[in-house]
Amino acid sequence: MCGIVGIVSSDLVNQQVYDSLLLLQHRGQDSTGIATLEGDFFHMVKASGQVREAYRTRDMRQLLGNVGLGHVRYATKGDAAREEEAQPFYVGAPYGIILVHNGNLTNTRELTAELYNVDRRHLNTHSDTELLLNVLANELQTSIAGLSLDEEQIFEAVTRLHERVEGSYAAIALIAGYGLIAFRDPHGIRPLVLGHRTTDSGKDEWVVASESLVLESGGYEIVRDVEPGEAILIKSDGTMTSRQCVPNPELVPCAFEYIYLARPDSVLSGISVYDARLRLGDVLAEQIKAELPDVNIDVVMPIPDSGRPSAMQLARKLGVEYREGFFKNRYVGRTFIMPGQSVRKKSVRQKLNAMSVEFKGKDVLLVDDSIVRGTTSREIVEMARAAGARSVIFASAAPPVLFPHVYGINMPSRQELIAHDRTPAEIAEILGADHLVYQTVEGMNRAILDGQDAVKSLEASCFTGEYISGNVDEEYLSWVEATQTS
Ligand SMILES: O=P(O)(O)OC[C@H]1O[C@H](OP(=O)(O)OP(=O)(O)O)[C@H](O)[C@@H]1O
Ligand SMILES: NC(=O)CC[C@H](N)C(=O)O
Ligand SMILES: [Mg+2]
Repeated sequence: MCGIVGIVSSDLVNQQVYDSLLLLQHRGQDSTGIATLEGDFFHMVKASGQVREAYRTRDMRQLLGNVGLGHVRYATKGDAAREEEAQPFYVGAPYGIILVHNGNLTNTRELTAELYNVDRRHLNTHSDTELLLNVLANELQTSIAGLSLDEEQIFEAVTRLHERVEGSYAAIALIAGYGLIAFRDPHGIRPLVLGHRTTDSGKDEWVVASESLVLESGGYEIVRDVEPGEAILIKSDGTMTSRQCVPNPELVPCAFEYIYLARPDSVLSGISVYDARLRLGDVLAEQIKAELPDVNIDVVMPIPDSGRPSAMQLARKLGVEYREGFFKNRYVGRTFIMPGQSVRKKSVRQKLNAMSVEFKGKDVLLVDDSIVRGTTSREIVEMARAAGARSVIFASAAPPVLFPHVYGINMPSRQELIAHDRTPAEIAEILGADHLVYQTVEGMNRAILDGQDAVKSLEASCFTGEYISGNVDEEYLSWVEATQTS
């Protein structure tokens, strides 16, 4: 996943975009970029690493204009380390467009060939975002008749983009001389929320962002989620219009947002991430009671940070004491979204430390939100034992991750997934745990979807192997495995 934000303000927008990116940092740590639109001119700054280190005062001073967008990247296509692939991406025609994207396209081979063979467009990187931008630019070019751009032409272009592009995309673009546009793929796999506020002088200001916490923090009213397949157009003067651009949109948001990616204080598609994690803990407690009826548990412990809400609720449901046995170094970021396995492994040790006083002589149940490569859980079980635990039981609030994720999370290969081709007993042995309990897929769906009917089903292909875009088959998965590094 990545984090994206776009703002149409009545005043300078640079600081607001920066502040929003800080709030989205948990969605991507590889690189970041901000672009602003000042009349007909763009300003753009991109850099490797995290938001706090990336921008200098002189960068901020140059980002003039009242319309802007920003991005934090967690690479899923191309190379995390290449600055050329940091977003936003820019094309000079038509008009000048700058775009940011959260998601992952699954027909990149076809698009690359078409853009060269048919549309005669040059691509300078392996990023799927560059493809998305060029499809948008090409379709806009086809739509425009005279010199100026109108809304009808933009809606037509987004409609044709949806016909050409497969996979997941929540995108925001600036068009020179016009303003901001935002659109979401026909399944709404990745999140995008619309917010609005009115200034004291009665002017409209708008924001679109990956997560609702950005809106709340900026004092915006949450208007609604951008609908799957919908395009939202906001002119530089604050006038907004929207249209559904696909005939049969169907909201199928990514389950992993609720399990791990999003911040707990966000609400996505009307579902509170925090509540979903509490309910995952509730349902997991039932599973533990059923699978381990005679196993003693003295204490329940979360794996910080994302395991906390589920562990808390699970402890309550089991009637067992909840203790924090791992201390987290606040200066180390999220390990799962770091590029490269050796960095991830080393960072788990730097990030978490076991406090013996909580472990000595106890039967400990450790709860995490998910087990993907097993990097965290393997280290954690070892630490718990070294700290004196009598036995270690491990529980995952997500089901076993068995298949690659091709919609915006960088787990391209089956071989790296600890659960692939292994039974829970075999996985427990690798982790060094006495017992291992997983959430079921049914339990996950029940927990996340409970109490609402706006979302009927979740994009959960990494647990089920059922991919929503028709072009993801064995041949495609093998190609991704062979070409994408994690
Ligand atoms: O099995 P793995 O491949 O290790 O992946 C899963 C782990 O990675 C994530 O933690 P991360 O450190 O990224 O972030 P967090 O602080 O939000 O828990 C997640 O919460 C699990 O702990
Ligand atoms: N996680 C994402 O949303 C990544 C966006 C895009 N696929 C990239 O690699 O830059
Ligand atoms: Mg974690």
